[in-house]
Amino acid sequence: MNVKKLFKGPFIWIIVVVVLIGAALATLTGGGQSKIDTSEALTLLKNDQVVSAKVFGSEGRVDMVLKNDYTTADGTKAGKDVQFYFGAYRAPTLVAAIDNAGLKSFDDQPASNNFWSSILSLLIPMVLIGLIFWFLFARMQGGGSKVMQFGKSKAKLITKDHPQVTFNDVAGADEAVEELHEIKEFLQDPGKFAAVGAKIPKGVLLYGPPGTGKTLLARAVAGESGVPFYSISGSDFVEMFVGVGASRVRDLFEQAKTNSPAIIFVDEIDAVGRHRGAGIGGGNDEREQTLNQLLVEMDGFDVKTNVILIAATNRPDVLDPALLRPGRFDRQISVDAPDRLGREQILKVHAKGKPMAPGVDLNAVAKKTPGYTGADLANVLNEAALLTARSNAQLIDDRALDESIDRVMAGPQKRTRVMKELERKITAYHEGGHALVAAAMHNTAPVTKITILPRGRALGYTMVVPEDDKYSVTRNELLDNMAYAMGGRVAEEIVFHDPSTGASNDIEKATGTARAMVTQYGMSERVGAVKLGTGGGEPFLGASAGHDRDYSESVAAIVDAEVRKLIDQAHDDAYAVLIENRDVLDRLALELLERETLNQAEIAAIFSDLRRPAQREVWLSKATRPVSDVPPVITDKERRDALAAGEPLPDSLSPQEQLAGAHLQGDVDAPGRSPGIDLGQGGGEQLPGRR
Ligand SMILES: Nc1ncnc2c1ncn2[C@@H]1O[C@H](COP(=O)(O)OP(=O)(O)OP(=O)(O)O)[C@@H](O)[C@H]1O
Ligand SMILES: [Zn+2]
Repeated sequence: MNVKKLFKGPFIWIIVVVVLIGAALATLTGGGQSKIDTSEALTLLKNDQVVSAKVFGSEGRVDMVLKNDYTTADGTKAGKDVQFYFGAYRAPTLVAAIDNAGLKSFDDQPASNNFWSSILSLLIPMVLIGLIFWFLFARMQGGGSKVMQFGKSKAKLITKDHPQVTFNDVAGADEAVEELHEIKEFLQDPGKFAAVGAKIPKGVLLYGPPGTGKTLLARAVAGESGVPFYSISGSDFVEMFVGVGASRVRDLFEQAKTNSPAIIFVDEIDAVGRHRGAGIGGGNDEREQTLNQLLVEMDGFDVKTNVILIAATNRPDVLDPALLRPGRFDRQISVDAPDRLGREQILKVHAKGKPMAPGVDLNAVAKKTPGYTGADLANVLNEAALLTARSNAQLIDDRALDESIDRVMAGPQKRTRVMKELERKITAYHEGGHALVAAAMHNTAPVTKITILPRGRALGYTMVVPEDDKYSVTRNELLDNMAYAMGGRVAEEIVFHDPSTGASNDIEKATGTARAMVTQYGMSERVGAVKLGTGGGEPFLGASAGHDRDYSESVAAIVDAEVRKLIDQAHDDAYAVLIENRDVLDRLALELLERETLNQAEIAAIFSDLRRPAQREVWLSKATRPVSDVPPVITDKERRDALAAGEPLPDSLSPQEQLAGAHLQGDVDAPGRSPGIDLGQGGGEQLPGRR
């Protein structure tokens, strides 16, 4: 049990109760014994173990102990220096009598003689704490849900309600809404799906920055399908009492199942769902138990359960992979900050019931608020309404809106997210450069999405998605992808003559690819098909990490030169495309600045008159030849001429022979793979989602 936990939840109440009871007991037992300096006025009534005394005629029981081993006999008057200690019981009349007599009393504790009563005063609170723990645990094991009525109220932990919000209340998140439609249909009529044996996702993970409407979306699913909505926050699970997290999960699912169809919503799932063993100090048993219980419950779902678990997080990266496995949160929906159109729609939703001055243009507000989330925008309108009311005006006008935009922007966490105008422009050209090169090259996957909205640490991104899963990549594909990677940087050079640091990641990737082409894939002319260096199995990313050189300085120099040549080529390829299509690039950047996100169809429209470079020439592998001994390639014509002249064939291979030779030497037992390319796992992953 950690200290933090002690001060949260019901524990604090236990402490309060114990202290109160302790205090009450202390008063009763007369815990603060006074010792009394007696005089002749006091008469002892019993010998040795004195149990009662008489002071000026007032009699009362006193647990008296005599100092200095002074023994008295029955009825003997005590000497002046005798001190008496009141023990467990203090007779009021006696005390009053002592006071009246003007006898002195001291507040210090008796040295040793009150041993038993001091033990007792320690023991009582401890026994009480023990009792309370026992009581709580007993209740917990039984009916879990009742436990939390103690201290933190149950209502705060698990809430159940029937949300009235619908998808109409969620704006600018069309993709997410679309994905959730299926869940809604299932919850509305589970029987229909069960009848055809359809497998419905058990868990849906909504991930994205705070305030983008994840909770709202989950509630809307419940509202749309008219099912109860159970919600709890992951951090509540974790803050709870030891051993409660797991039983809480059990209880939550129990409740939902008895009221199914239902939705369980777990906000901040990362609090429980963090990678196991990744906690500070080597893991948190309590959290892990809770997570395990969650997994157990999810695995226990069957076709008839009719409960959908929706979870939200803004840290999908820290989640335990076990949570994301098929059959758990296998549906993952990204909920991003809205683009300009989305912001306008959100503003419209929240402008309902707020009278706007004529001429107020929400589109203009949307334009001024790049990077604002739904929550920010709701806040902007609310602030504007507050300002308006405060100034006794009836209609919300532009001035109020502008002021509230500034206020919300100044909110602590938001300032950094709102991009400056120049930065936006650079990002638009950078992403535009990527997209344009990708579209122009012949061996790149189609561009499906471009955005200049910040996402994670990226200022924007361009997404290309290959049509099929790819297990191998050809040399031309690698070259084109390198050109695509360089496209962002080159666009910055062309347009601003002053490249930014934003391309560092692209350069790193392109360099990694080039190095891998030279040292692993056998794709450079001067080096040939030799694996150079240890480690560096990382496909595409090259041998940068853990790469130990096992070749000579002179070969290293060749490798560096070859890598540089490939990078230069990628740069030049991108440059040629962008210069050739400068007008398209400008148009694309303008559209991006205006709309922030472009989808596949919009991109295709802009690229309709793209001028594309010629196909790459056939590259001839000198695969099997040693580095120093690469014979000149002879052309078919030279070959034919030699044959016709009856000369012996030159010591070289024809292009066809070379290709055939390379093929035979290729990775024969890995069908579908290109010869000589060892891609390792995850080979296709670099293509989509590159920034
Ligand atoms: N897309 C949206 N459309 C309309 N309103 C929105 C939208 N996104 C957010 N809001 C407003 O912002 C409020 C907060 O959003 P919500 O709590 O759903 O965000 P969240 O993503 O769950 O955030 P967190 O990660 O902080 O929990 C909502 O109640 C709603 O008023
Ligand atoms: Zn880039």
